[in-house]
Amino acid sequence: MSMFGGGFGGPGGGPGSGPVGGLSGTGAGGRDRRQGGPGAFAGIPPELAAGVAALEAREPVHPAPDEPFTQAPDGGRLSLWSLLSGRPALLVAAAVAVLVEALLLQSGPYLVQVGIDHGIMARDVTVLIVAAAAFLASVGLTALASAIRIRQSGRLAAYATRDLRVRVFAQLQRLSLDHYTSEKAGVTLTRMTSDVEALQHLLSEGFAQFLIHGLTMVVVTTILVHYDATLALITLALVVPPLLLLTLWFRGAADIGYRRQRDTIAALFTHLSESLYGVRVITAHNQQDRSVTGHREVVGDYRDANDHTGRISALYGPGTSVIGLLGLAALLLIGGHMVLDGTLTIGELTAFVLYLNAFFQPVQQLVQLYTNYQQARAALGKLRGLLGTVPAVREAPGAIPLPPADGAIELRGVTFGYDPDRPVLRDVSLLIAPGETIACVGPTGAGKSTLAKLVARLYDPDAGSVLIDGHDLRDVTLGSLHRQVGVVPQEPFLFAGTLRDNIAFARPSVPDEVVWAAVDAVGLRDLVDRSPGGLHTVLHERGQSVSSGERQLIALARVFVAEPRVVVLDEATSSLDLRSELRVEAAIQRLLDGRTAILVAHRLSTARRADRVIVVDDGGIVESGTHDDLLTAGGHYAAMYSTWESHTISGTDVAVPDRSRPRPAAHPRSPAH
Ligand SMILES: Nc1ncnc2c1ncn2[C@@H]1O[C@H](COP(=O)(O)OP(=O)(O)OP(=O)(O)O)[C@@H](O)[C@H]1O
Repeated sequence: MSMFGGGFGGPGGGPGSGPVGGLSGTGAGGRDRRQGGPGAFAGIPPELAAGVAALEAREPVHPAPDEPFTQAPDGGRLSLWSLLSGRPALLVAAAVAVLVEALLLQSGPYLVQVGIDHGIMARDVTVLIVAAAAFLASVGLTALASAIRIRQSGRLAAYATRDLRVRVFAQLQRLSLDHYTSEKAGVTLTRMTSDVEALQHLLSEGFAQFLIHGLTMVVVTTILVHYDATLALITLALVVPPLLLLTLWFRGAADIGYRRQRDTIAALFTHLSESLYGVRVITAHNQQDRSVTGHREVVGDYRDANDHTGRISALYGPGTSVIGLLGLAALLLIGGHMVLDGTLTIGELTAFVLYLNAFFQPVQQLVQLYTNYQQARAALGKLRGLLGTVPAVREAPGAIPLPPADGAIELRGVTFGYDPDRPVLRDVSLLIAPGETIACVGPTGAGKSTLAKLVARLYDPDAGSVLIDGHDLRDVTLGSLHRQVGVVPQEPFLFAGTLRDNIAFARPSVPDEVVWAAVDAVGLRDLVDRSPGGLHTVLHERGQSVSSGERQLIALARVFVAEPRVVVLDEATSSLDLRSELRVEAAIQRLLDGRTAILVAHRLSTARRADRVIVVDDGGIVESGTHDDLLTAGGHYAAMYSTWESHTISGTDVAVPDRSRPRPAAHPRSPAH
């Protein structure tokens, strides 16, 4: 099992230098995109460099957020109102524009009525011209109010969702590893994409439209009653009940439909992200066909969900139109009689028809908006859940910074299981002296990486405690701990960015000399000299443009720059050629020099060089001693070593044997220290 799989490795960072989502963007750490300097041009032909520089100079700079990243849980509220009220000036401007737009929209039918009754029927050209001019002016003013409303509500939504995205991203940085093993990446992506977009849609358009249409219905009803109460009541009585029934049906059906859409899009994202991440394995095992079939299935489910909402919308939209048209027919019949009776003017009937039309459009729109509101509300609930998730590993309220550590590590009666009912480690105690290198060996799945993870405080023990220099890790701030405990994961993760960015990840502002010293210490100078942009050569995403051995060396160089007191290193299991292997081993030796280290050793050649070896098995430390002592003792380690040696001599260097191999008779649990 990979110790710190994915992007959670690296030596960690102090406050403000928390891992960012990538090195090429501005990220939560508030990096300035222009910091890239000449590195940004690596690989770009010189004749294009000037153009790129000009483009970069025009790029907007996004400064660090007002509130820097902290480990403190997100205590802020999240509601539609909290999102809207963040920018009161924009809110007021949008609200005024909505009001003006809604009122102006209703002036049209009235002006038509005036034009017909007092202009055309009375043969008064002046009134006709004034009515037409007023109509034109109202159209212009409505367009202006609408433009202001769209602009202001759009800005309001953009700011609110920008703040929300940063807030959610900061929370994702805060959550501990258990969250990422239990929650699928696709689901987390959905939070940041369709959920935030549903909110953005509601804030930018939904609320304004809701107000406009709501106001329109109130104003139109009032006007209709004012024109002729009997006619208004008869028409509305004919139209409103069927409309209400149809609307209630649609609301129920749409709720189900949109829920299906949300679930299927999350499944789609999950499949997509996993397939992209595992594309090499899929290709290597010739499973593209299966992968495409799998994707066709999730896309098919999404299509079915869309189809469902499309079908109900196709019934609802025309259904309301038919009801509206029947209402108009009734109005023409009754209103026509009234015109013939002389109780209603022709202009009033026309205005009535136009107002009734204006009454219908909002109903349809309001139902669509209602579904948008439902989606946004559901999104809000999910985002609230995410923001409210308390990280399993969190900073205690009174946590103190870990003083510069000597590096004495102690595990005191530690019990831990990913599932507390199935402990991986049981009552483990271990003392590691400052500067000592401990190699952790044992069968696959024994709990070696788990033990190392506990020392790096990626998880907290269920019972017992882990201490550095006598400080319980739970009592010190996470930033100060991660600054002093460097982690090299089994599969090093490199970000899209320059070599320098990756090496100086934990301390981006160190001078180049420090980076060069790290490069030399791990023997990477060859690679840097060969690369077109030197230290500023841009690496592909996840370091795909460098070899596996080089990735390991870069990860080691990263820890050199971080200068931790304690190093937790999960040796890579992937085989390297002998030369690369020797380079990595030499780099590890240099890195561990003078530091306390816990080494999850998959090769016994590494274990051999450690000050002490511990054998982890059956949930505990079953042997502990120097390489020579353990060989002499003739227990587990001696058996493993002889198997390893015979394979090495026969030419196949193997990692530690797994549980399926015969093991020596049970060895009494030796005291771990
Ligand atoms: N995130 C996790 N969630 C649930 N179980 C886990 C998780 N990580 C590891 N385990 C389980 O815990 C046990 C110990 O895993 P661990 O990674 O510590 O083993 P290991 O000794 O380092 O193995 P290897 O040599 O293969 O890396 C294994 O049974 C493993 O399946």
